[in-house]
Amino acid sequence: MKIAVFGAGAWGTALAMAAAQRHDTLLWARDASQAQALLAERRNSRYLGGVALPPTLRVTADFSQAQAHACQGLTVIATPMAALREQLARIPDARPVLWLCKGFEARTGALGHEVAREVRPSAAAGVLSGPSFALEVARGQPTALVAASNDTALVQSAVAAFHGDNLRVYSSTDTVGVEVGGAVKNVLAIATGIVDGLAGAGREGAPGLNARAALITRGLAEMTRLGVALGARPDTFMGLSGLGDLVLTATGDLSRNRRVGLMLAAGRTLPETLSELGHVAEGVYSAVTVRDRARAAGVEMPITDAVCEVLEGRLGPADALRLLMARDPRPEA
Ligand SMILES: NC(=O)c1ccc[n+]([C@@H]2O[C@H](COP(=O)([O-])OP(=O)(O)OC[C@H]3O[C@@H](n4cnc5c(N)ncnc54)[C@H](O)[C@@H]3O)[C@@H](O)[C@H]2O)c1
Ligand SMILES: O=P(O)(O)OC[C@H](O)CO
Repeated sequence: MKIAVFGAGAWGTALAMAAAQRHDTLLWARDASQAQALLAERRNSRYLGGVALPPTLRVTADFSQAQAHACQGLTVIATPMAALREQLARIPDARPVLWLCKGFEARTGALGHEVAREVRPSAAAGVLSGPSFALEVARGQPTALVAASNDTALVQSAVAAFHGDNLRVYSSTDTVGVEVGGAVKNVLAIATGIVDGLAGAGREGAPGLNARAALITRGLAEMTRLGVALGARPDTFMGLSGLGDLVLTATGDLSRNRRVGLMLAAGRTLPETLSELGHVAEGVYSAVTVRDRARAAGVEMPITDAVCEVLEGRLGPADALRLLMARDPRPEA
């Protein structure tokens, strides 16, 4: 099978490495200098440290070459959400496309499948999501993902492309649920990072592990409410792209979104945090959109609201937590 992966950041490179074990895989990097460095060093040192690229993985900065490579195979977009629309518009209409981005488009509030429906209304489209730190996948550590689309052939291609010894790919037809899970968990990981950062401060009454467990559980309830209001199936949120990715991102220090929360709790401003991070943290750009879509759908999302208040500088991390704790009692379900 021929596979072209567009975007040579952490995740695009890691999945291209996995696919190249069994398929003719070409990784497209936007910058010629980055492609040259990948070819010369045979590793993606900026995003994946010293992990070696498999000898079979090919790399190019030539977009037409990558397009031609994918013309009878699988096209995979591995950019941040902000670049999905632009990349989709460059791909011929008849070609099925799978993307890896997790988020809502900041300008329009659209999920990936909504952007795809606008840009390429008649083409097969789908998403690959689930709990997956790129570094672990690049190192060949066991990981499970889920491919979602209403196009069965595209889901089968995604499974054939990536399912292997240490990478399991499940399938789903609930694209809305899978995308809402992947987007909202990033915002919730910022929240748990904030709480764990406040815990680290060690003051009397500072939050501990109980608070983190409460945030994850109530965060899952928020995510599910929004997803169901947007047309998802509730059981999807108990799966890899919901609970699975929420647990990973909210608790794993490899998460960039969690690290944003930790740094904000340590007193850094958002611009300082983002410049120190040096990588995309989608939750920062999706939080306001999640809030706005929830409001439009009449869904209450207090944790997301609190994260927005902190990101927009209206509340400090400790005040945001106090506000959440001060909410009126209510039934759990
Ligand atoms: N890193 C992970 O562990 C991981 C895992 C699962 C999903 N994701 C998701 O995958 C997406 C990409 O994340 P990442 O970790 O690879 O990000 P990254 O910051 O490591 O890399 C992003 C890459 O996209 C490229 N890019 C940015 N704008 C572009 C544009 N307009 N056109 C073409 N290329 C562009 C950058 O040059 C860079 O190579 C995000 O939505 C993220 O949430 C990441
Ligand atoms: O580093 P993060 O926070 O973008 O999370 C990476 C992946 O989405 C985890 O599944």
